[in-house]
Amino acid sequence: MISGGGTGGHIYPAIAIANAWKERFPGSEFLFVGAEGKMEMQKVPEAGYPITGLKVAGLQRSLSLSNLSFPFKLMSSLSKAKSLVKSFQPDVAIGVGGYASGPVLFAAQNAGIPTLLQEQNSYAGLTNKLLSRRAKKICVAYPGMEQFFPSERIIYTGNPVRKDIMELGGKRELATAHFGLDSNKKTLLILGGSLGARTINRAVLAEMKVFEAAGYQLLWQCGKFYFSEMSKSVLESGLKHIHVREFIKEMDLAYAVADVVVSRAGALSVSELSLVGKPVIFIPSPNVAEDHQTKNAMAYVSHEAAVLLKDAEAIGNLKNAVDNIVNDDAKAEELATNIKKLAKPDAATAIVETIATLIS
Ligand SMILES: CC(=O)N[C@H]1[C@@H](OP(=O)(O)OP(=O)(O)OC[C@H]2O[C@@H](n3ccc(=O)[nH]c3=O)[C@H](O)[C@@H]2O)O[C@H](CO)[C@@H](O)[C@@H]1O
Repeated sequence: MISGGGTGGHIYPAIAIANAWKERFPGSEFLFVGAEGKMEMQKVPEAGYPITGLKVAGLQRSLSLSNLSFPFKLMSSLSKAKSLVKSFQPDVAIGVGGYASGPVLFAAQNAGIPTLLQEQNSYAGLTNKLLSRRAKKICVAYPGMEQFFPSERIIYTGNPVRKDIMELGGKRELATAHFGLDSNKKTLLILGGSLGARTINRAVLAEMKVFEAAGYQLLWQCGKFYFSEMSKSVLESGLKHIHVREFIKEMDLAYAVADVVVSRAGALSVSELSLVGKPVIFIPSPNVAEDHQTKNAMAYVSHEAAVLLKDAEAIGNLKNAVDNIVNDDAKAEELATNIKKLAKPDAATAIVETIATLIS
């Protein structure tokens, strides 16, 4: 039983774990548990797994009327989680963070089922800290997580990444055709995390004309909330080499075709980019708990493995940051080599091995 979600950063590691488990133990049965109305309810079935949704909601940090319904939703999701655990009878329950993992792992722990947490970030939220008290293992992606979890149960595996992203060789031509790109142009891949990023979108809007005039083409994932506005702006501009997408399903192809990547620094994006091994400019979101995206990015920037562009400075300075890499082959090569050195390609396998020890 695998639970969690809310954003891609929780969903894709869950899918990567399930895929690696299925490869090692074919014939296993899975049940994903997500939150009704969230992204996992679509992405998990697309990946070929069954999912059930709980009515869960986060508690707003600010005073909000929606908090009044929080205790009722929590009670209802706890009770549904309990009956799902009872009927599915999992051998193990895995929590990947995000709304649903709290009630499901809590119910599994109460039922005496072994639980494992996979924490993607260098910072742990309250739910995972509470769940870690009774979790058998906590698989983490950053060193120093003893400050949040019991040290004797932590395993430093790295984040599990979908296999197709680890196999980019020979995909560039296919990717060029797939996205309708020009094979003679430098390609910038712009990523705003699974939901898109307002500042990054504004930064692209502000400079897309100069990018195109300088001979670049952009493959730009802007997020579903921004898509209609961004695609309209591109259409009205008459620019031919700015390819805006709401969401990219084929991330392996997007990574394969990129010469330089500009990205938010969500934990999974960072882990994937280090496996991809291309020059990256991180623009961390300043709107996340404990500023954890800046910490994610700095773990790389401090090793000369990526460039940092602050969110507050992104608009108006993106082209310059990209030019500094594209016009300096040695710098581009150094960034690509250094980021690859920090990759953890065996994370999914290590997590599967850990789960197997819990079951046996
Ligand atoms: C705003 C916010 O709360 N962000 C958090 C969220 O980020 P977010 O959900 O953006 O997650 P990440 O950057 O960690 O991962 C994004 C995932 O979505 C995939 N993808 C993205 C875009 C796309 O078009 N297609 C696609 O498949 C990526 O390949 C990757 O697997 O969860 C992360 C992991 O807990 C945290 O570190 C982030 O701080």
